[in-house]
Amino acid sequence: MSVGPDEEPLLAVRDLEVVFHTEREEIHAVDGVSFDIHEGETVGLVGESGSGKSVTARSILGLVDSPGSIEGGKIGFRGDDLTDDNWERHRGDIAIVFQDPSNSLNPVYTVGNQIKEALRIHQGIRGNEATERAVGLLEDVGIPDPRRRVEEYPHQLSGGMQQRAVIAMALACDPDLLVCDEPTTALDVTIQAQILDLLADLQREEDLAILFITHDMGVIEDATDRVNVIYAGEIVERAPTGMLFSEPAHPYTEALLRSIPGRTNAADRLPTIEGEVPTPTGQAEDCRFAPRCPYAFAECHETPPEHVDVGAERSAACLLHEDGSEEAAERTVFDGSEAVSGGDSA
Ligand SMILES: Nc1ncnc2c1ncn2[C@@H]1O[C@H](COP(=O)(O)OP(=O)(O)OP(=O)(O)O)[C@@H](O)[C@H]1O
Ligand code: NI
Repeated sequence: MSVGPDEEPLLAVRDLEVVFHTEREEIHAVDGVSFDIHEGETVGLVGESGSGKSVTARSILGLVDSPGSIEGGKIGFRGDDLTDDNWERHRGDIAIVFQDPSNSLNPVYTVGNQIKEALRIHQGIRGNEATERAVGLLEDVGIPDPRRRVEEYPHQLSGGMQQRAVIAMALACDPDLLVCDEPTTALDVTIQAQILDLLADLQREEDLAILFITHDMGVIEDATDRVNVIYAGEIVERAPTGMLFSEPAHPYTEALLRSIPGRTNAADRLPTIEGEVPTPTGQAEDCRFAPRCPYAFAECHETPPEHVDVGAERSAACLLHEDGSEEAAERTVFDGSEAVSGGDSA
């Protein structure tokens, strides 16, 4: 896929493979994932529970633990391949915000001390200057009365304020890339919206690149510039956000969109897709979505689909879009003349 301007992406994940070796089986949690993030853009990674989003996120930070390991691919960041054990070198250039802020905050230290610790480690800032910076960061993330809050312990803050404090800690590293793994899922809806606004502001002001991980298509629509849709360890569609919503190319994307409450006529439709994400335990031998796909035909159960260009900066891994396929012409879910123009016929 060609991605916008020719500039080098900030992050270039290529054919990433992460395998968990459990007693019973080998789980290919991330199975050949590739995507780019350019400076200052927000890229979404969306998919149902168990699709490999968090494992992808942890891989970028070098946080995959036993029994899992990165077994293939590259993670390019500023000219280095992080998988060549370059995480230490870029520690602080990439920060992560997890779903549950209480897991990222240490209950026995004040919020201020935790931010100051990050400032000391990543920027060598100490003492009074660090205290002032910590207050400033709390202010930047919209925590009222930051001079008082900086002295408080995490339990004295609400969930939303805790997540703001975690974001302040992440910013204390002065990162280029912020990985947000379901940062608002644990928060109630109004607070969610506030955190999304905060991230959007920060991105504009700090020119941060953000990888935004969620299972919520509504959040993807609000928060991202481009989207990668992941299913059972594989990216099945990538597209600019607006296009993904107006013309989904992959049946899985279509199903995710239909699952957004309020987007379909049936008012109280269940916000789920029937069936479950399969656990990838070996090489893909078919389309992993085929068992749940309303458009699947015989070949879908026999061949793993390759990514095919379905327009500018868009691709989908679906046989419906393979050039030359009869079904493609008849049954394509992607409406428009560009749909089958760029595909490599197999
Ligand atoms: N520690 C582990 N041991 C064994 N398997 C694991 C482990 N962590 C993850 N996996 C496997 O990797 C798959 C992907 O997990 P991951 O946490 O990336 O999903 P996710 O897309 O982030 O889902 P969610 O939306 O629920 O957070 C899991 O379904 C599981 O099979
Ligand atoms: Ni997750």
